[in-house]
Amino acid sequence: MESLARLTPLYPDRALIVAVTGAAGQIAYSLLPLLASGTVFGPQQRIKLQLLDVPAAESVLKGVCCELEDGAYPLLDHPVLYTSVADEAFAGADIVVLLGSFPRKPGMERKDLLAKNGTIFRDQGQALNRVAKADAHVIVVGNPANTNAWTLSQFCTKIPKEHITALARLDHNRLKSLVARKLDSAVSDVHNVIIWGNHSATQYPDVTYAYTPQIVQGKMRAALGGDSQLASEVIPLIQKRGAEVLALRKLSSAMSAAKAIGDHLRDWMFGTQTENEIVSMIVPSDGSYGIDKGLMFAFPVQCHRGGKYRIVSDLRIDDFSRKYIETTLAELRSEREEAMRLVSKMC
Ligand SMILES: NC(=O)c1ccc[n+]([C@@H]2O[C@H](COP(=O)([O-])OP(=O)(O)OC[C@H]3O[C@@H](n4cnc5c(N)ncnc54)[C@H](O)[C@@H]3O)[C@@H](O)[C@H]2O)c1
Repeated sequence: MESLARLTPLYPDRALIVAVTGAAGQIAYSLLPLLASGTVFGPQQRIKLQLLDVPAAESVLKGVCCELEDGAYPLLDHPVLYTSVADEAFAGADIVVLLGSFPRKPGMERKDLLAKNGTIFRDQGQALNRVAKADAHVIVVGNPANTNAWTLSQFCTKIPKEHITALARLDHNRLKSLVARKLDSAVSDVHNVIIWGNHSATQYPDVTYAYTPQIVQGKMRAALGGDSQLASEVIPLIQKRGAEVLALRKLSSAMSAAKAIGDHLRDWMFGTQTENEIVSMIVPSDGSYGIDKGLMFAFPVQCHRGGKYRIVSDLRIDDFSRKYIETTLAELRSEREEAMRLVSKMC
């Protein structure tokens, strides 16, 4: 159960300004009620929403605003701002949630996807530079999330680099829930699973440091059947979970993505639930574990109230884990190289 004391308002005297892009899309449809109801920023924090989508989505976005009005959320300031102009959506924002991105179409090559999104995240980085608060906190969700966040940070120099993050929490939650189901435990009893690397099929879902009241730290890999079972079942299941949901729903994960965004923002702004709790966030590398400085990489982190976090940098990595980390690192380096080439053309 969430401690309400932990959620004392960040700004007792004013509304927290939250900008959301891709606000006419399906994740936003699950996320906006969580923001408006106090589930993310606490039951006393007033919220002002500033929503952005492309001009073609204006009517849908207007409909979403009607529904937000009809929800009669006590914490929500009216009117909800909706626009297709990034500078209007980002003006004075404290929190920026970037859902909008260009989706991969059949037959599209990865470099074309990076190019399309490179332009979007360049433009939005420049808009944030112009109008967002210098201490705004940003989460990138639109895929390819790590590299979009990296591109954004190249053009958004006003906001400190460590305030620009991306979402690994959905993968983290998927792993936590899978461990709980496998051990027949409560989800709340599972601690310190970790996602490393790219939000893609190369990510490394790691249970080495996970524990429950029954399984002490260091015994989890064995409790889940040993390394061969992890390699053949648990790890691929998490790596491919997004594709599984997509195949079943014919739509990508949205409800669980919205829940994960809320978890990421709440832990980031209010602190992780206990001193030793580890969560996974995509943040710029500080060089820990041999990951190139500045690369946007999912790491184990611990957060402290006010939007501070530290990468947990002293975990021992054995050969089994190192192999997976190197694979996802190689993929991210190649994505960043491609993005760098595009960025140098854009400057
Ligand atoms: N990191 C993660 O864990 C994770 C998980 C799930 C989904 N995602 C990604 O999140 C993104 C959003 O997912 P969704 O299901 O809501 O998609 P969606 O297609 O339902 O909605 C995306 C919205 O973004 C808008 N958009 C496109 N370009 C824009 C721009 N330049 N500015 C503002 N809005 C723009 C579209 O018009 C659309 O309304 C996708 O890229 C998806 O792949 C990431």
